[in-house]
Amino acid sequence: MAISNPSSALSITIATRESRLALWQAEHVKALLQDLGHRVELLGMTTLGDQILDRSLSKVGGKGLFVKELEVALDEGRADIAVHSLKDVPMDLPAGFALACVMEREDPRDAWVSPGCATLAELPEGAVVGTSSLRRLVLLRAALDALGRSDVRIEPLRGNLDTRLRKLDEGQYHAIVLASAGLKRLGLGERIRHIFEPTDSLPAAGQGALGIEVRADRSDLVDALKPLVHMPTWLRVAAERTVSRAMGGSCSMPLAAYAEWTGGDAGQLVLRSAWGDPEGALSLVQVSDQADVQTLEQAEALGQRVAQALRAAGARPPAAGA
Ligand SMILES: NCc1[nH]cc(CCC(=O)O)c1CC(=O)O
Repeated sequence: MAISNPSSALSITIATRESRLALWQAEHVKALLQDLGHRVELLGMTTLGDQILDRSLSKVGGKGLFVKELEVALDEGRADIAVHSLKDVPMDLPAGFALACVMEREDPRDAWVSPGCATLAELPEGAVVGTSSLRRLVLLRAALDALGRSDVRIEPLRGNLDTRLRKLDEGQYHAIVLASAGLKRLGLGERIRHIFEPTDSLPAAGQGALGIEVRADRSDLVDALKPLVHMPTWLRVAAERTVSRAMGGSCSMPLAAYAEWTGGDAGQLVLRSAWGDPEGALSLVQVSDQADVQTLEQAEALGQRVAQALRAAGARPPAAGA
């Protein structure tokens, strides 16, 4: 797949976090760009998000925690591109930065990992389930309520993938719920006992997709990254991320947004979204809509409509400053 015109080969430095998952993702992009004839190296960095992983992230400060330091490296010219889990990337990038590429999505679904229980229904009386997101918390709570399992406790679970699995293995939880994509990328897919269908645990906006960020003035990089773009994924995540932005867009919000094509990678785009009250006082709000989508603008329009429907059904963005 080497490029036909060697003079357009670039030297590209990838800024990346140093968690095992982030490094896997950066190495993956590096290999693809090398196949295209570019020279590629990695610049590993620690972000604020990595430093506070063991505290409650949702209390500390929302999206962007994992991307800021990488953007500084791009801005200062120490790196050329940053590879991100799109789920962690704010919809509105700071001025001067652009999303140059969205790659083909890995499995977007949530995974159930448990040494002892194959499903929710097998949890023993008073069991503890760990999860790191308010979205998973409200969806799990709804699923447990439907099973009449008010005895099961859902507890916060922090840390990178290895830390979370260790806490499970130490017996702090009977089961944990986390993204399939991360487990599969790290070769930990055999730990998955059950994969939730989107109808049971609707994924977060962008889950399972990788995005590549550049400085907005680097059209050379936008061109170089074109072969890595997967437009069917980009349209899906654009619709999802629009819902998230329209609802106030922080990871401290219990919001799911997930889009799927009705016919494989084309046709109508069906966008489903769910919002739950973390205090459990209001019942789960679930809406969906669909449209013929061919452009990012059409995807965003669908996202706007779904966000309006969510609000009309009682979902509300987090209070300012909360
Ligand atoms: N919030 C952290 C995060 N960001 C991306 C992934 C998984 C990989 C992906 O969604 O692409 C995870 C771990 C998780 O939610 O369990």
